[in-house]
Amino acid sequence: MITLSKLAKTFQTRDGQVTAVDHIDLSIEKGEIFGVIGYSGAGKSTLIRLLNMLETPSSGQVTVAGKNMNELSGKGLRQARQEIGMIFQHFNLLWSRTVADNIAFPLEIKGMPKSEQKKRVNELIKLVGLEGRGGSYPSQLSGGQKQRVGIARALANNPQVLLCDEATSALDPKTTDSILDLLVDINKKLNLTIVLITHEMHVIRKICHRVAVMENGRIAEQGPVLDIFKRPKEEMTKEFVKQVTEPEETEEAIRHLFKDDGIGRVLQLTFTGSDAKRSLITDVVRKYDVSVSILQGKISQTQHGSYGSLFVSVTGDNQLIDETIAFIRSQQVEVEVIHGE
Ligand SMILES: Nc1ncnc2c1ncn2[C@@H]1O[C@H](COP(=O)(O)OP(=O)(O)OP(=O)(O)O)[C@@H](O)[C@H]1O
Repeated sequence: MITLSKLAKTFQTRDGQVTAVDHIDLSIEKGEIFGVIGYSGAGKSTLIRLLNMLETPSSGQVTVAGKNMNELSGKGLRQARQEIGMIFQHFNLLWSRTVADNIAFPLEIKGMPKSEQKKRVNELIKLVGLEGRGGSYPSQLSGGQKQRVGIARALANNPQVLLCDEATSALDPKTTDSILDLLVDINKKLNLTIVLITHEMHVIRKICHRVAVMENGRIAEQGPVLDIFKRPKEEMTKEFVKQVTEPEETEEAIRHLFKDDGIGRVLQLTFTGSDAKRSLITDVVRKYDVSVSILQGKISQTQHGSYGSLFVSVTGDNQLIDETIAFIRSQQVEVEVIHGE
């Protein structure tokens, strides 16, 4: 659905050139929810704005729904953009228009007759769960409701692609989850391709099928979400994964808990859903003469199954602990020693 080829964007500033997007190659499939995560300044906003030509590329190519976006201008570009809806962090609604009139705005521009507009607006209001609020003004809505208006407006022209620019960053965690659930629902109902940018791994974990980690205008790492959680390769990816598994907090808690005693080696075991059903810990203590204490465990759901993180402390003979770790690894469970030799 979307192909980027050697895509680059350089800005001229008073302080010299800034390369926001640095020769990115990327392919996004139809019906996929694709997330791009990165810290502030990584180039995410520029990248997403290049997809609908809100930014003009310095070099490289953007193809969306079979159209080479670089070659279009005027009417051709306007038509191609109808295949691409976009939602924003601060909603970008028209404050003097009602909810229904905000949603109707792109239909008006397209020249759709009033009666058809009304019908379509009612369908969209239902789709995003805003029944009964069509006559309200944006200022009378909660943040989550405002974003629902943004989503309805973005979908008015039946686009094939929805771009989400930090769409939940201004919302509280509960509202964030309800908007993310809505995006998954729409993705399934309409087979809509969704590209989102975020700095929150929670968003990636909850709704994305694949993720790209962006740093200094480049993609540092990409892959299916479950694989990235299980086996992050780059340091930056590990940092983002930690946002969800919270080992820093765990480490601190463990240090307090075992202040005076020998703590042994603390391991973080990471496994995917199917591995979780096995009796791994039982197997370990039957096989090796070591003690295992469970410190913390968590299972998280992704769009392609669950993955778990378990923190255990293992005490006993050093050689036996080494063998225990090798055994756990042989069971397709990732092991990171987070404390002890
Ligand atoms: N219009 C512009 N003119 C000059 N430099 C720009 C412009 N837009 C972005 N940049 C620069 O490009 C780099 C990437 O910015 P961008 O906004 O794409 O990153 P980001 O990952 O989206 O960060 P944030 O989440 O903070 O917006 C930054 O160094 C930024 O200063």
